[in-house]
Amino acid sequence: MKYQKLKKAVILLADGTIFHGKAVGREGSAFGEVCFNTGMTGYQEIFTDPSYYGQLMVTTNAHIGNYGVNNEEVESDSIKIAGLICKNFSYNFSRDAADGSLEDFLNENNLLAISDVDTRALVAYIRDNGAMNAVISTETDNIEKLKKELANIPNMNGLELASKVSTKEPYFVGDENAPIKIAALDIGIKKNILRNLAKRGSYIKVFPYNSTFEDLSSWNPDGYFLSNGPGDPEPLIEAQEVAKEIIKRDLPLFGICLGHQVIALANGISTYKMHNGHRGINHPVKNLVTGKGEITSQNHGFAINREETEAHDDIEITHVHLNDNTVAGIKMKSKNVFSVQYHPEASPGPNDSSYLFDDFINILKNK
Ligand SMILES: NC(=O)CC[C@H](N)C(=O)O
Repeated sequence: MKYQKLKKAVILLADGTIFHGKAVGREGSAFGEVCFNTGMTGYQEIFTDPSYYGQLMVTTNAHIGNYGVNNEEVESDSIKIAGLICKNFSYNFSRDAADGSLEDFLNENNLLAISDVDTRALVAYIRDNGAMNAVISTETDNIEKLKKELANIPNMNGLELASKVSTKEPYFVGDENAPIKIAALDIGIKKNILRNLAKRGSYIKVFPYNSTFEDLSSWNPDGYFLSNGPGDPEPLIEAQEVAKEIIKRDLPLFGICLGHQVIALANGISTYKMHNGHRGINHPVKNLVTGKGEITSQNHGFAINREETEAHDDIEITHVHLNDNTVAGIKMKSKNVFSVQYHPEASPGPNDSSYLFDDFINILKNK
């Protein structure tokens, strides 16, 4: 049986702690910041989300791979996580809509994945000790070498990663005859955001991360969008400049995740790296405008400073994360500029937050 032939693997954390597992596919080593996602489903969307670039993903759901992969359920054209750490890896899958196995998908993307890890213990450890760099490796006999290599991996704090995942050339999404045109700055955009904008009747031009405001505005869009993406928002000076120019000219702007952080920075509000981020599809947020709770999909390791946001004359906090009171959404009082830290349309249902896409489209329609 294949299972019995699996090679041993280790997870070595930057503080020297070691966990054990088995290699699912290829052998070798993979480095990154270790973080965990609590979603019970949606592994393919997680693995292909550009916001996870450079991160080793621990999935807390006990079974990964059991429903295979489907060509439509990707957030970008390739796997973006640096490596996968899971409990039970399913080599068999069962689902009518599957196009193939997760094992093949990981191998096609040359991703190092390890299974049979005590993920409960690992998650509890990271939860208590904070996000940190780690290496997963099948070189189990050479821990000292791995330690040296791990010491050279940059910290996520201060790391610019948008340039690694952004499109090189502009491209278009949606119906070119749609009534609304949106210029989107790709600092790591997920396909689902583009789908959500396009299905509400807009035509989107997606620009590379280092485009200028003039590049975007020369297309004459009705509004502007700043995407999600990986890494620290602080070094994204060009994107902050674009946001400043849009705000200065009083043009409509919507931002999600990394884009939300960039909008805050453009307004002089600082960002910080959280002890542990929020990663999962069931995170409770309170909408301070309606007073209602919403279930949201979150994936972030940085957040915007709450005191500075509260002290800002022209910014109102619209959403807060219920568990720890971090800012989850803001709006500029005098402008059509707003953003959220999470991905709207997480869990379709009564508390779905996808109305944010409608709000943005309505602003552009009534412009
Ligand atoms: N989903 C995102 O866009 C993440 C934003 C940023 N990279 C963070 O970790 O906070």
